[in-house]
Amino acid sequence: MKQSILLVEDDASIAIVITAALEAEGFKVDRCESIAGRDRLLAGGTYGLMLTDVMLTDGDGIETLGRVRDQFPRMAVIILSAQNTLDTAVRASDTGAFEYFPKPFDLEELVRTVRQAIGSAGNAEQADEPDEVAQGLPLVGRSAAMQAVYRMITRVLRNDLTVLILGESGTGKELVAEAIHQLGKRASGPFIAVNTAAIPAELIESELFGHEKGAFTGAHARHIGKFEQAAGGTLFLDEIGDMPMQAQTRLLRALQSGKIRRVGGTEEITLDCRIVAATNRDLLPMIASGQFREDLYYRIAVVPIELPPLRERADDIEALSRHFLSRAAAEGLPRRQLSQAGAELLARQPWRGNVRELRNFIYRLALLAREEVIDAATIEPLLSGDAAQARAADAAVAMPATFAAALDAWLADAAPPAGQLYDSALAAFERPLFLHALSRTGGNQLRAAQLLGINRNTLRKRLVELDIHPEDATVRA
Ligand SMILES: Nc1ncnc2c1ncn2[C@@H]1O[C@H](COP(=O)(O)OP(=O)(O)OP(=O)(O)O)[C@@H](O)[C@H]1O
Repeated sequence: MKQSILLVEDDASIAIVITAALEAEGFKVDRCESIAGRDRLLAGGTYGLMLTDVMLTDGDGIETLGRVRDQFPRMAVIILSAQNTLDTAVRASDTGAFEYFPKPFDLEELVRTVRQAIGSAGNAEQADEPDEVAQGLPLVGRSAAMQAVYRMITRVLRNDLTVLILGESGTGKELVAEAIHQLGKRASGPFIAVNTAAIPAELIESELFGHEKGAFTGAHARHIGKFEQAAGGTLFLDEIGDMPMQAQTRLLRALQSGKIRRVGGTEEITLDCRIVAATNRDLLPMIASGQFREDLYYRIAVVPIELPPLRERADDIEALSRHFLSRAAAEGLPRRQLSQAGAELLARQPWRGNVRELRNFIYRLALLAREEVIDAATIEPLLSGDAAQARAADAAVAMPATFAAALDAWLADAAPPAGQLYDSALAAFERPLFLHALSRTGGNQLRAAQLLGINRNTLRKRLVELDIHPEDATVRA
């Protein structure tokens, strides 16, 4: 007897294509366009599988799916969606749907999946009900590349498999790690992030595994390491490619045995955390040259998730830019829109620093643009390398708009060299402050010093060092 499939799809052209493909495979296909139609057909027929769109003529197909699954627990469900967000992917997986297909999809792959799903329907273990209703995370982007990432994320939410996130700096690896944590079954536990590259080699073992009092000189008290801190939650090991060899060996041993011992301790502590690791390094050549342990690689790369560089998903740049503009506004920067030409110009840039660079650039734009709708003409000059200096100065002048955000944008942009961070930041901060004081006092240094509450000679000295001329300040005012 022919297996029956219920297709709930309000887009006639998609429905025709899917129906033809499935009928060619020998399935019988019944179609409807709405939730009401679906419920009617389900009540009167026996379906081995339902393929359903999300946005239907009378509502959201996912919202009512729980009820359908309760009534027909043996029917496989595949969700098709044009809402290609992580939120939809997660909501789909929370319903226990067999698969989630973002549109546009590959028809052959869909047919293959239908065959598998029908094969497994009925004897498939019922998916657990989600502990919590998954909330959408701020992972923006609907490009095919990001959808592949979302699908991988949904596959690891109900298990504790070790995930290795790969991608250039600034592609969103930490955000993906957080998404895995927050949407997964360990969400109520802690999310502990460790940047293994930032910890001195001699401290890394103590940081990860903890130490007992007196384990080494300076170990005045027992220290609980990150593995223990992450108990019940997720341990995010960032920059794992930069981990020293000795620590790699200890990490491997811990992962293999599922147990750790604090440095200088004898007690064995059982691991109780999901491990998510990330690196922007290409680990395979590092394995070949002996810098990274091959056995550790296979331990952590159980589920690799690759985040492509932003230039390979230019489709996402507009959505990301608009997202960051509204985030900037929420953080107190002027509310700005982006013109279509502006969005197109941004989408053509290489963004070597990936999403992080785009984010910082957008914050700077929000800070500096004078017009409500930012156009290509405003963006263009800010893109050129020569303008970096001017941008930093401008950003500093505009700093009082929102200190934290402005400082962030300025730091990313001016990138002061290590060791000069404090002096550079102070100079950038003092300049607009002194200019303001001087303009308020008509260039009178004594009164400006009084207004600022600093010594007159200190002010004079700093004005010389910063090359600020009091008479310029009055012109500005
Ligand atoms: N898809 C995205 N949607 C929204 N924001 C994003 C996205 N990807 C990255 N971001 C933002 O870009 C910035 C950089 O992301 P993140 O720190 O996760 O990158 P990373 O790959 O871990 O970088 P690194 O390798 O340098 O540690 C963060 O502010 C993050 O919130």
